[in-house]
Amino acid sequence: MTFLAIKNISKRYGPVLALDNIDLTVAAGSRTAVVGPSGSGKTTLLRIIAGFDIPDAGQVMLEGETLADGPAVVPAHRRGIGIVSQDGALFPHLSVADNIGFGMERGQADRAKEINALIDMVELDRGMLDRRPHQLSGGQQQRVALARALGRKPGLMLLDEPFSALDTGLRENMRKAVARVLRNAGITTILVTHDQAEALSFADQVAVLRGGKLVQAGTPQTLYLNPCDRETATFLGDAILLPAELGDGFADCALGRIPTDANGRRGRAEIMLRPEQLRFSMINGTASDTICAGNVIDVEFGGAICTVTLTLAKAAGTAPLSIKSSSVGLPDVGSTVHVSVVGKAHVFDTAGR
Ligand SMILES: Nc1ncnc2c1ncn2[C@@H]1O[C@H](COP(=O)(O)OP(=O)(O)OP(=O)(O)O)[C@@H](O)[C@H]1O
Repeated sequence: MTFLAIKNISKRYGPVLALDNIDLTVAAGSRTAVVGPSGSGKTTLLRIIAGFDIPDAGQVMLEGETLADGPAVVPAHRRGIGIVSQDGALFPHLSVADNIGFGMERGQADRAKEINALIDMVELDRGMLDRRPHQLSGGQQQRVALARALGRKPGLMLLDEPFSALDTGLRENMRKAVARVLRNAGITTILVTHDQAEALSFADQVAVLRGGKLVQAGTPQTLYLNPCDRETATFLGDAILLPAELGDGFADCALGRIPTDANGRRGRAEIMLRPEQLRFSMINGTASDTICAGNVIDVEFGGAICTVTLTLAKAAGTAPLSIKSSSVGLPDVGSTVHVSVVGKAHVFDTAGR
C-alpha cells in the first residue's frame, strides 16, 4: 500500500534545478534509501518531505493527505514526520532524559516511563539518562536523537546521513540497530546517504538521484544487478564493462560467449558484470589455448575480500579486469589463471530514461 507519494516534484534555487519532476512512492512500513552524488538533490527532497522547504511544483501525499501542492504546504510541525540528521542536533545543555522527553508534556505522569521505554527501544543503558550529550559517544548521541524522534510517534521517519560521522564498525552496528528499532516499531523510513553499500543493505527500495532527476528506483537487487545505465552501475559498486556482440540471450566478448539478461537483443552493446561474477582457477602449461586465460598483474590483499587484477591473454588492449576473491589460494603476480563467469551479464536498456 502506498504510504507516501511524491508526484512531479520540482524545486529550483536560482539557476540550479535541484529537483526535476520527481516521482516516487514509498510503501507502508518499508525502508527507502535515497542515494546520489553530491549535489544531486537528496537533502532537498528530504527537506520538502519534512516541510522545511517548499516545492515549486508537484505534490507530497502522506496516507492520502496532501502535505504539499506546489507552494501550498502543511507546516512541518503538523506533518507527524520524525527527522534525525547527521549531527543528531541534541540540546547540549539538557540531560539525555530531557533531550528524549523534549516536547512531552511537563506534568505528564508517565513521562519518565515513556523516556525509559524509548531509551530501551534504542538499546541504550538507562544509566545514561542523567548524562549530557557531550558525555556520550557519537553512536550513543545518534541513538538519543533517534529516541527523541521516536518519542513523537511519527508515521514517517527521515534519516539524513545519520551514520556518516561514525567509524566504519560502529556505523554498521548502528545501521543494523536503527533498522531493527524502526522495523519493530513499524515505522516507514527514508534514509538519505551517499554510501551505496549502506543504501543497499538498509533498504527495501533504493532511489538513485542524479542532477536533480530520479534515474532509477527499485529493490537493492534490481538496482545492483540491473542498473539502467553505466553511471548507475558504477555508482552502486564496482562494475566490469565490456563491449560485446549480442546474440539471442548471449554475448560474445573478451570473456568468450556468456549468457545475458537481454533475450532477443542483437548487435553491438556494452555489457556489465559485477566483479564477484568472475572466478579464476589455477592452470598449468597450456594456458594460452584457453580463450579466457588471464595474466595476473596485481594482487591486493584486503583481508576477507582480496582483489586480483588481470589482463585477458587473448584480448590485448582491453582494460584490466578486477576479480574479488577470498584470501585463500591467491595466485602470484605474473601467473596465468583461467577465468570463468557466474550468472548472466547485464545489458543496459538502450531506451534509457
Ligand atoms: N538553499 C539553497 N540555495 C541555493 N542552492 C541550493 C540550496 N540548497 C541546495 N542548493 C543546491 O541544490 C542542489 C541540490 O542540493 P542538495 O543539498 O539537495 O544535494 P545533495 O544530494 O543532498 O548533496 P550532498 O550529498 O552534498 O549533501 C545543489 O546544487 C545545491 O548547491
